[in-house]
Amino acid sequence: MKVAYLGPSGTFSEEAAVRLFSDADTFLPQESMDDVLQAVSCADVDKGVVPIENSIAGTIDTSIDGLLTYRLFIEADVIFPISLNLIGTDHCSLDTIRRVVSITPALEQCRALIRDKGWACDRVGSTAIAAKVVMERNQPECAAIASKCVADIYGLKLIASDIQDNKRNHTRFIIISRNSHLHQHQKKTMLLVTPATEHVGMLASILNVFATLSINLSWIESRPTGEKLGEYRFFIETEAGYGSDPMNKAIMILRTFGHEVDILGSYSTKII
Ligand SMILES: O=C(O)C(=O)C[C@]1(C(=O)O)C=C[C@@H](O)C=C1
Repeated sequence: MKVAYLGPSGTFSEEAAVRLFSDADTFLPQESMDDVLQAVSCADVDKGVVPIENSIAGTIDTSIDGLLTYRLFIEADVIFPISLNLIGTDHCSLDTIRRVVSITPALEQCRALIRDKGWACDRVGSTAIAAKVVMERNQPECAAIASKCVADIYGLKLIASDIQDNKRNHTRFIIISRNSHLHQHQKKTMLLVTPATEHVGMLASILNVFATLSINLSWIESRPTGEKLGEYRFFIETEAGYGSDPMNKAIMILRTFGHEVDILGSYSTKII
C-alpha cells in the first residue's frame, strides 16, 4: 500500500501516517496538503492522511474543500495531541528571536506567545519545512515552530517546549481514499448538505431533522458554494453510522425537503 502525507520528514502528518499505516510498503511525502489530495485522486497512492481540524486553530479548509474538488472520501479519523516547540540554531535563544517560521495552523496555535513577544511570522508549507528554512538561514533571530523531533533531523536545538496556547491541543487527521467504503456499523457519518433554496430558518430546519431523530452532531462547518456570495453548503458529521435507522431517516427527510445530500464517508475514530 502507498500512503501520501504532508512532508518532508518530521511533520506531524508523517507521524500520523506512520502510526496509522505500520503495514504500508511506501510512504510518499508531498509538498502541500493539496498535493496529498491530488496524489490520492489520480491514483499515485492508495490513501492519504491530512489534518482536518485543530482544537485551537479550527478547521483546515484546504482539506475539506479538497474532498469535494477531488471527489474523495473519508475512511477513518484519528485524534493526536500536538505539542509545538521553538527550534533554532546554536546561537538562538528566547532573547534573540525576532521572527518565527511555520505553517499557518501551527502559528495560529501559538498566537498568545507570538503576540506577547511581538514576533514577526513567516508562513511556509509545513513545520518540517520551517525547520529546514531556519537551518538554511542560520540566524539567531529566527526560530521554527515544529515538533521536537525536527531538531535532530535538521541539526537544530530545542529552545522552548509546549508553546501552544494551551496544553490540551489536539489535531484531528483523516484518512482519505478514492472509494466510498460505506461499511455498516460505523460510529459516524460525514454528510455534505447543499440546501435547496435560501429561506428564513433553513439551517435550523436542517439541524432540527437530526435533533428530532436524536442524532448527535460532532462537527458542523459551513463553506461557500463558490457560486454566489452568501450561498453556503454544510459539512455535517453525525454520531450515527451509515445504514443505521436514524441515519437512513435523516437522509431521506433531507432529500424529501429538496436538499442535496452527499455522503463523504462513514467511519469510526481510530485509537492508536
Ligand atoms: O506541518 C505539519 O507538521 C503538519 O503535519 C500540518 C499540521 C496542520 O497543518 O495542522 C498538522 C498538525 C499540527 O496541527 C500542525 C501542523
